[in-house]
Amino acid sequence: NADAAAAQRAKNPTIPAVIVNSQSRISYNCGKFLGKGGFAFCYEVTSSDASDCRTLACKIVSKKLLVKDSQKEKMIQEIEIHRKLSHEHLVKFYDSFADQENMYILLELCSRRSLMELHRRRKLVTVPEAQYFMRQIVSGCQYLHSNKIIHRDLKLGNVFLNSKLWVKIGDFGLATQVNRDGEQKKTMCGTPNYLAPEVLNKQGHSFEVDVWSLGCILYTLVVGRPPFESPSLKETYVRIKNNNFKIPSSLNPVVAAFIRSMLQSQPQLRPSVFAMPHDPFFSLQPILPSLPESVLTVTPRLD
Ligand SMILES: COc1cc(C(=O)NC2CCN(C)CC2)ccc1Nc1cc2c(cn1)c(C)nn2-c1cc(Cl)cc(CCC(N)=O)c1
Repeated sequence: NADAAAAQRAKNPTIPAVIVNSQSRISYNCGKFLGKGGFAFCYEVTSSDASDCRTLACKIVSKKLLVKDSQKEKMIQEIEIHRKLSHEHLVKFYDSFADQENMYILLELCSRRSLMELHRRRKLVTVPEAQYFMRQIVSGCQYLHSNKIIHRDLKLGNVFLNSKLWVKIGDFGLATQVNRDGEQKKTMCGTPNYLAPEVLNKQGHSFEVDVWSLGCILYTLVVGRPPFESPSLKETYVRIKNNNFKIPSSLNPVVAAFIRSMLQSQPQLRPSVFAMPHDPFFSLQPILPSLPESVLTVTPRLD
């Protein structure tokens, strides 16, 4: 509500109640605090301009935090990559601009938050639900890889859900552009959540790191916890290097085989996002065209 938003803004004095884009001359009323991630705070904003009265998500980064050139470049890289993307399963990029204090990125609002909140609430999802989500995530990744973009930080919290529970992949803060065929990326500043072994071993990495993350996402959705979860980050890294993960024998063998194919240590052995839709996982049963919003809270009877 408004006074909670005002209270939140009071904590961050640099967040104005009205955000003005001096180039387009459109101003936005800053509303509910949605969350924060990295240097960014995210607020719900509504354009006061008659033109587009949509409610958007606005990521706000204080310029005070963008002191090092590397941080500025990262922010600019995120914007440059995201602004040229357009796909039904990617978060829409509307605009970005700056004022004295902050940088602002106007993005598509996903009112049902992300798969992270759904996972926390439900723990496990059913196979039909996993098929529904994976088909849309893979579709978004096919678009990215066709445009030579590696997301590099696919995780439940970056798979946003709109009011119709459609998947919208967001947060291109670690994304990179492959400039020539076969190019292997050597570095990545920032730590992805689902780290692939080739990144850990600094062997050079490419599109296959996204497939690894998709394997971790599917595993987490149907098993209820991440595949390499450990008490410490160090132990997690040892498990990833040793490819040490267990799939419960109770899991449908077709789903288990699909997860194993994506979590292979050797990147070139993993399926491409273009091959994935042909996996038997997607023909276990007809893919649901939509999900009831009850899936956000209770296990559905989907028969
Ligand atoms: C109505 O839409 C939303 C609502 C909420 C929400 O209810 N957050 C509550 C706010 C109050 N606190 C106490 C609990 C969480 C959270 C996210 C929403 N939508 C929403 C949030 C969005 C986006 C689209 N749509 C995009 C794109 N980027 N971000 C984004 C950006 C940052 Cl920096 C941080 C977060 C929070 C992490 C998360 N996964 O929630 C999100």
